[in-house]
Amino acid sequence: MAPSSFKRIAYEDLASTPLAQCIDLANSAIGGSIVAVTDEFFAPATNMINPAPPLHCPGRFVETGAWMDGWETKRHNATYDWCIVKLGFAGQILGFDVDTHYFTGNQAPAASIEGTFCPEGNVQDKNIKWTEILPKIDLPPSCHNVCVLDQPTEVYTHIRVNNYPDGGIARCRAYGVVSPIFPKDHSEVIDLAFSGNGGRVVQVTEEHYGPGSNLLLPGRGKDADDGWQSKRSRGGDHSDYVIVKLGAKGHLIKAELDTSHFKGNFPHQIKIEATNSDQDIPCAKAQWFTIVEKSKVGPHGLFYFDTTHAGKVFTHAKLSILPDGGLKRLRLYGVREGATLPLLPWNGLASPKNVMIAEPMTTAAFALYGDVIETKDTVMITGANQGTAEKYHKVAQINNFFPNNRGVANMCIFHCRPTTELPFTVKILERHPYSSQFFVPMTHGQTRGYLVAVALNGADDKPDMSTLKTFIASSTQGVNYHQGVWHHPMVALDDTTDFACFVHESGVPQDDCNVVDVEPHVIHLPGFHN
Ligand SMILES: NC(=O)N[C@@H](O)C(=O)O
Repeated sequence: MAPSSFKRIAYEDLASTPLAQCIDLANSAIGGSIVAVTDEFFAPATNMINPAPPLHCPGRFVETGAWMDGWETKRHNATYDWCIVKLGFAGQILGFDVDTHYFTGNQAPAASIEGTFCPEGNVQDKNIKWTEILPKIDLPPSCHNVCVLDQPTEVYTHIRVNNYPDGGIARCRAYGVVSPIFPKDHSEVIDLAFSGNGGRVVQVTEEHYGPGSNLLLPGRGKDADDGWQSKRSRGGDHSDYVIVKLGAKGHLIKAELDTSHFKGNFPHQIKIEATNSDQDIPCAKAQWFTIVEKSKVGPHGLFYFDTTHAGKVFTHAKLSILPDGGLKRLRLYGVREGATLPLLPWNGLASPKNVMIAEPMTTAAFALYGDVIETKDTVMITGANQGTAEKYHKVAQINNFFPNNRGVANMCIFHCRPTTELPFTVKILERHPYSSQFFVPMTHGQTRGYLVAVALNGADDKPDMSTLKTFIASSTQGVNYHQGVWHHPMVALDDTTDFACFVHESGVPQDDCNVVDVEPHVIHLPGFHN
């Protein structure tokens, strides 16, 4: 296939091109990843697919040289560098932005981009056929370089970014449309709005703090930065909305609104309408049906609504927020046109009350359950070691309530392998009836943290699951469970982790530790999974 012909445009004009209705298929927020790279001496190739815009930190240096927010290879390459990116979803590409921001004098002077379709197997195999999509273009320093292809490409799963002959590229955006791989079972309920199923935001009234397209991303994101958030509207009967073109025409049966990390700025109300239009953006005369009446949502949680008009077939949905605010995700569950509707109301999702989003661990949030072992929030600090240290006093309350001195101190180490189950499901909890127990990670900050799940004891002497709290403890925090507090056994994240542990034990199993089954709760860990 001949290389695509294209035109270069100013970044400011992108909004008026088809790229505005595309998603960045290479973006790590939708699962894009770096498969292979010839060199990343100064800065890693993963920076190129970071959803956030590049940062400029003049004067910041690392041991290889100036800190750069992009992919930067070492000098004097006699040929050229390349980097293979696995797209988050397979799709057709309509254009690129090869962004060299803040690379001035060390930007890659030129780049080209190829594509291939390799849904399985080794994309580096020598027999893989690569097709040039973007011929070599010159790259001026520190700027966007937006190229709109004259026609969409065929479906690709990977792109190869060629960097001539070496240097830095801040970001590489591959604007395209997803080619969804739908379940073989036509009647399977899927999220028809999901970006991976081809859902796209085609219109939004206001996105001051975060783009509407974030609503359709995988997972629950890491913080309020990866949701859709409009600015404060200040009076009147204002509302903001996004229009989503569904990945396939179909019947909608349930809506899920996720307000995670929006705790004081979630919308007062939401409303959802739907229509059937053959336009990319429904025209002004489109007939909209209200499928979720004006409804309240709340802070930092998941909210589910059975939709009306399930018998109708729709192509677009319109989510309104009144008067304004922020939302993390919108899921619109349904079946594709022609499929058999499931029994309604459909309850195929984990019960919303049993889906939680783990919070960062703080002394205040954890106070009912135990202590956070760290230097901050400590009550008393004194000088120590002839002025060379500070002593943080009583950071944890150590309990030993064994009668007749039966409890013996056990200072031990738990060598924990990381969980492979994310999101994580809490199915059991344990407690130590007569002793506190603390854990302190011995990871020198090499891991990002671990999961802590706790609950208070109920009147039936079992965990009171209404008090279940889940936290992500950082690798510089220890945790101390007070005597009798129900907690999940240690759940290491990222890597194998050694935890120093201190507990009192008598050698009598039922006095040392009680383990009980609990109603399963699905815990989402922002930043640890999509
Ligand atoms: N990152 C960095 O320091 N790069 C420069 O040294 C260079 O252009 O090689």
